[in-house]
Amino acid sequence: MDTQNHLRIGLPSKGRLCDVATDLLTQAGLQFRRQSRGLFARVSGLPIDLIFLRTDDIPTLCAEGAIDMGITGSDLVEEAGADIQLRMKLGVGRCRLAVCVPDDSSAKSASDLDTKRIATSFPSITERYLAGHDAEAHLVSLTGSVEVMIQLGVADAIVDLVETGSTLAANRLRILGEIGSYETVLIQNDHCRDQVTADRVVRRLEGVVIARDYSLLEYNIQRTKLSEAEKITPGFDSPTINALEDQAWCSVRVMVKRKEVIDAMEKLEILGASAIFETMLSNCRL
Ligand SMILES: Nc1ncnc2c1ncn2[C@@H]1O[C@H](COP(=O)(O)OP(=O)(O)OP(=O)(O)O)[C@@H](O)[C@H]1O
Ligand SMILES: O=P(O)(O)OC[C@H]1O[C@H](OP(=O)(O)OP(=O)(O)O)[C@H](O)[C@@H]1O
Ligand SMILES: [Mg+2]
Repeated sequence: MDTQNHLRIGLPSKGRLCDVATDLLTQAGLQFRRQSRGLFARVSGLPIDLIFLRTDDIPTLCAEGAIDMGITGSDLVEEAGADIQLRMKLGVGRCRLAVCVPDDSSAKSASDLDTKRIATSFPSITERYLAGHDAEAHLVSLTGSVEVMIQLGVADAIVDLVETGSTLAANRLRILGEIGSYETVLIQNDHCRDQVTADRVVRRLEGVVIARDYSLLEYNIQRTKLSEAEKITPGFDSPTINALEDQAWCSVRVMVKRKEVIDAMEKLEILGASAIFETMLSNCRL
């Protein structure tokens, strides 16, 4: 089989995004077997090859054309300054990049960091951010464990990712300024080997990402209360209404954001709805 024209997708070979990416593709129906420590896998039944790479190399390798698409962090795309298209936000791996100082630091804003030392894995973003705050600092570029660098005497401040804030708290640091919000993304370059297959991958992943975010809610409601009910559950496009034997009532099927389902069920029950069911979705096409 000629595989020269196969679409190449770069996936994180290890780390927190490795399972995230593998789960998403599997749920989207891409079947593959990665051998232990293998850096390459073929997708069965589709002209796609998966290449397992370092998460932070994926933006550059995509821009260079070594891979056509990739799953990585949008923070790493920005840091690499890679000339690629953002095809999709994947709804996972949400985090912020922040400049942080010791809890007891007297610094009030980023401009107070002028002439200081800053440890970070994001030197380009940091430099741009400081320039926007009229500050110039000595940057210490590292690949991890950045939060410990102040204690080690390497830096006066750090720029690193924050999710829950527990690493900052454990190291007695506080946020001085937020630089940006990021998440896991699907990227693509402009000279893709197989655009038709790339678009197919995007559609499949959209089905999974939307399904993860929404539930299907079904309930019965009196017709006179339908417009009130529709205000509670407006739906993705609009709800599907079906007649019931009792003509005063109808049944409603509607997509509801998963995190709003409980609240919506409560409100519908108060309105007089009955037989309210939530169904989790694993995939959809809208
Ligand atoms: N605490 C976090 N919460 C959510 N997303 C994160 C967090 N830390 C990192 N990320 C996202 O995951 C991407 C990969 O993280 P990172 O480069 O730190 O790899 P890792 O999986 O933690 O492995 P390692 O740090 O051991 O190299 C980041 O670029 C960012 O988009
Ligand atoms: O706000 P939190 O929920 O504590 O998450 C933030 C931490 O997570 C990441 O570290 P990671 O676990 O990847 O370790 P690393 O420093 O070795 O990259 C990031 O670099 C922060 O250190
Ligand atoms: Mg990390």
